[in-house]
Amino acid sequence: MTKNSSASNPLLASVTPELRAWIVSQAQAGVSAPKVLKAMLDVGWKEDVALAAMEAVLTEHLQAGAAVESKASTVTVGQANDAQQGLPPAVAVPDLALDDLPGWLDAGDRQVRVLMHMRLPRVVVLDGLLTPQECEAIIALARPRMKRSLTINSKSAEGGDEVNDDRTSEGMFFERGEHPVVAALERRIAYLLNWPLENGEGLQVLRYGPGAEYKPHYDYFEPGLPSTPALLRRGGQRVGTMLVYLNTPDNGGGTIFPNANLEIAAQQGMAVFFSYDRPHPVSQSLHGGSPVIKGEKWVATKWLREREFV
Ligand SMILES: O=C(O)CCC(=O)C(=O)O
Ligand SMILES: [Fe+2]
Repeated sequence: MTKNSSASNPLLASVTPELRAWIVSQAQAGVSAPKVLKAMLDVGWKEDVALAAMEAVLTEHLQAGAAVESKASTVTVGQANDAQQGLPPAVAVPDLALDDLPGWLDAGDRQVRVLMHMRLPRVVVLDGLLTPQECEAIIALARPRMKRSLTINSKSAEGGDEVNDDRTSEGMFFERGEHPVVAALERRIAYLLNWPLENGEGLQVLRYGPGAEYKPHYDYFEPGLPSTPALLRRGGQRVGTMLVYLNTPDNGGGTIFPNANLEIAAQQGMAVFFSYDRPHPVSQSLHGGSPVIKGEKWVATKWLREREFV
């Protein structure tokens, strides 16, 4: 953004005080400029006018001295606001092609159904990502390899894993492309999200028995923890997660997003995608696996990195 719009910018006259306040509050909450723009387009603004209005409002806000002093010429308005609030910068994230609200999405070799999507947190629920037979095949491959799930020991610079009471499931990891059914799932995820297959970690499979749960957590690596630099060297931050339910528990075992008061019921073949453009709670991506009450729950997790996962 440049400094050439000023408080006398005629465009500002077309922006209601409510919209002005909303644009400023979005920037202050760390919402990225493309997301603010998208929200304006959704309510009927034309792109060029919306962009110019956003720039005029934010430039005026900065020039009024409310946010930062004269740094606006060297950093963008969004970055200035982020830095002021101690927010890490927003990065590109995988996403689905939902702009024209399709009922179905092409996953390359099959169609999946879009059941639900929300913007903040970014959560999309899909049906039919795997067939029941593929789910059963993945469970059968994983079952003999299940071990008590570990979480990252955040105090260790090596990022070693440890047993944690917040995570009472059992789990295992496949290598990327280890088996045709795993490779097919990985291709579908990469296709749907338009995100390189190589940026995916190996598929994790979890099993929860009755009472087992995964308490609410963030999937990104928390900046500043001793374990984080070593984890980031393997492909940058995690920026998105695709959870695929491999069976249907009798009771309980849904995936919860406490900030959105949202619980998604686990159903075989269904998937939940969520993304987080900053490793920060403003992503609202806090989530967990709620306790299984009856039956068991099998779920596969694909974590997506910024770059190739090595
Ligand atoms: O089991 C679930 O529903 C959530 C799993 C999860 O959050 C994870 O694997 O990171
Ligand atoms: Fe998670």
